[in-house]
Amino acid sequence: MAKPFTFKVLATDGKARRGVIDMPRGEIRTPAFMPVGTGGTVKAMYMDQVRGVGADIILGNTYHLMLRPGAERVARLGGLHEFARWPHPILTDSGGFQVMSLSKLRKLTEKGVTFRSHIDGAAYEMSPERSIEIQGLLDSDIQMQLDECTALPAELKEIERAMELSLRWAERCKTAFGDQPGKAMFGIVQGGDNAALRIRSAQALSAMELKGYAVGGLAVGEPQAVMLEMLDITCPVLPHNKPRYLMGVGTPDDILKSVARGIDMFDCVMPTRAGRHGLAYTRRGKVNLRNARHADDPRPLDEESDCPAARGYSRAYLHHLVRSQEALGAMLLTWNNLSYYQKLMQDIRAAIETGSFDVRGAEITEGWARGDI
Ligand SMILES: CNc1nc2cc3nc(NC)[nH]c3cc2c(=O)[nH]1
Repeated sequence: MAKPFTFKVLATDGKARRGVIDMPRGEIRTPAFMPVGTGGTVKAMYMDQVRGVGADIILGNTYHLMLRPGAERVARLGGLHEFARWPHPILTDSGGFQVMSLSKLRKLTEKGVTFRSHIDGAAYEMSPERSIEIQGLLDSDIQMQLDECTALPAELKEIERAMELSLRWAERCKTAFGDQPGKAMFGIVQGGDNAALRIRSAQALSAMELKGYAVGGLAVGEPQAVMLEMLDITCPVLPHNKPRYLMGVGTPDDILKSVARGIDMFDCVMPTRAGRHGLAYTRRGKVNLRNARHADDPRPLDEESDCPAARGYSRAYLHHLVRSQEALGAMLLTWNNLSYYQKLMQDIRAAIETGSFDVRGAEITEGWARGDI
């Protein structure tokens, strides 16, 4: 009998929670940051390095993997963990968000979404049942429901329609997922920037007694204050003893402020995407290595970091690699950035354990703002 999926809150500091998710493929220390491994790879990284910077779990994108190499092919090859050589937990999104943001000619009905691939124009249909089937073929540990994320700003009745459709799809995903002891299916709270709709969505999903809850429909262009207000409204309605995952977030500042409101899990393309564009995240803010001012700077990014990419190379060399569009530039900066994000999460977890999250959070923010970079 596979070890069941369990979540324990080990310590709290205000609304911030230090917890741990235990699954057959390993444990996830929360608050956790999930590096995004879109097409079965965390771009420009070896999976050993991803593990080395302290990641307990990575995110895989259903939309990309179903188009290429195909979910059935990944299943034939032993599943995503075997395929990508990542033996630890994987969370897969359900594909809906990327269908709406990447595919062409898409049509959304009660049944699901139909769309054409942005790669070769082939036609696909994604129903709640098919999304769960695909995530099962990938052997995903934490599977997301198919939902409809409304871009903001939006008309209230549009937000309500999408929120209610997402609830019906949550029921269908729960049925399709069935009972898989070592795995989990998370619901996704929608409701845009409307308090009443957020509460209705969170209450209805809580009644489904799922293993975890994502807060969706945010980080879609709304001001940070609106995102945080929706967390203030949504988190208290969700069960205390289940993980809460804020999708697509965010900057270090977003993460600090969201942990303070009760969020346990994050994913964001920023550290990896920024690394490929010459941007380094450090304890003292961002460093744009494209900038000519680094051309003669012999200093490393951060001599106190335990990441070789941050400690072992001059800014002059990194500037040269970025300007020359050398692959090593993207590799070293992605390594540095993921290391910074995991160190941030490690500091957050430690601060909650010692009841010093607010002080530590202020120090991190102040260091970030100091910008003596
Ligand atoms: C898979 N479903 C799903 N993914 C999302 C991914 C997001 N990524 C962002 N900002 C980068 N917001 C998001 C919202 C959702 C959302 O509401 N639903």
